Amino acid sequence: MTHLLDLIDVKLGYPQGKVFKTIVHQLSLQLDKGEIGCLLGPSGCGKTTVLRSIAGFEPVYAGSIQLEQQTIAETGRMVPPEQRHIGMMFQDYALFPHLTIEKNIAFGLNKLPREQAQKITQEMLELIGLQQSAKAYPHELSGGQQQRVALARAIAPSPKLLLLDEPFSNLDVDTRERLALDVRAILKEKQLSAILVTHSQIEAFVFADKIGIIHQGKLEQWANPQTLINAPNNAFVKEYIRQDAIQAYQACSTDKSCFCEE
Ligand SMILES: Nc1ncnc2c1ncn2[C@@H]1O[C@H](COP(=O)(O)OP(=O)(O)OP(=O)(O)O)[C@@H](O)[C@H]1O
Repeated sequence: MTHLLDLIDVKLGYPQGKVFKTIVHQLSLQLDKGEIGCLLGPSGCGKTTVLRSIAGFEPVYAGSIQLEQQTIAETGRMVPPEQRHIGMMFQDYALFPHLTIEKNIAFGLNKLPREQAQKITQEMLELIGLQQSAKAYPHELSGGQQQRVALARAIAPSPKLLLLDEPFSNLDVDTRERLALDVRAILKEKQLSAILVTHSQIEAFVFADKIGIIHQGKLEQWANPQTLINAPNNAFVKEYIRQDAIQAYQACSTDKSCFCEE
């Protein structure tokens, strides 16, 4: 079986003066096309560093990263971020304040013929339900609406993979829950693969098809939520998964339109 994304024994870290600080050890995981993965773990465990290495902002010091069977990172070699066809969505929206919503969405489509770019922008506006706001500026929208625009901008160029770095954490609880479900539905509709980094176990368990639990730079388990609940690899995973996340998963596993109180 070939995977969309393959991380093979990846080692990540940061040079600090004359020493090298290893942050992530021998991390391996695979994501199939259309799957949504999530990296979960205590603060400082290395989630964002993994996401940044997939995006191409951090080098790998051992192992390799493959996207559609092409090596995009290995020791001493990095395909630049702009050549990876990977979309990103951050918690701070990162929209261009001086551009209208439609221009923000069209930003990554500048290499396409104008008519095609306009058609895709229109489709994206419909997908996120903001057709009426095409000519508005980011500051005129709510946080949740701005994050929808950030999603549209990230997926407009049809990336091979979307990376989401705590995209809901700046929003209030109600908006966060609704938006997380909407984003999941949009990703599934478009058959887009994604990896989410989050602090919220509930978000992870209702959003993701596969969850990776990282602890002190080690991937303790990479599995679907049901397997994590029924067959945790070790005591850390078993104790780490909270009851409310299990309940949210069980309540939502048949009906993804439900999102339970955190
Ligand atoms: N540029 C850097 N230089 C040196 N160390 C760094 C750098 N960026 C992150 N680190 C360290 O790497 C470790 C992992 O950081 P990372 O941001 O990947 O963790 P995280 O799991 O995403 O944390 P959080 O959940 O708090 O966002 C931390 O100890 C952090 O201090």
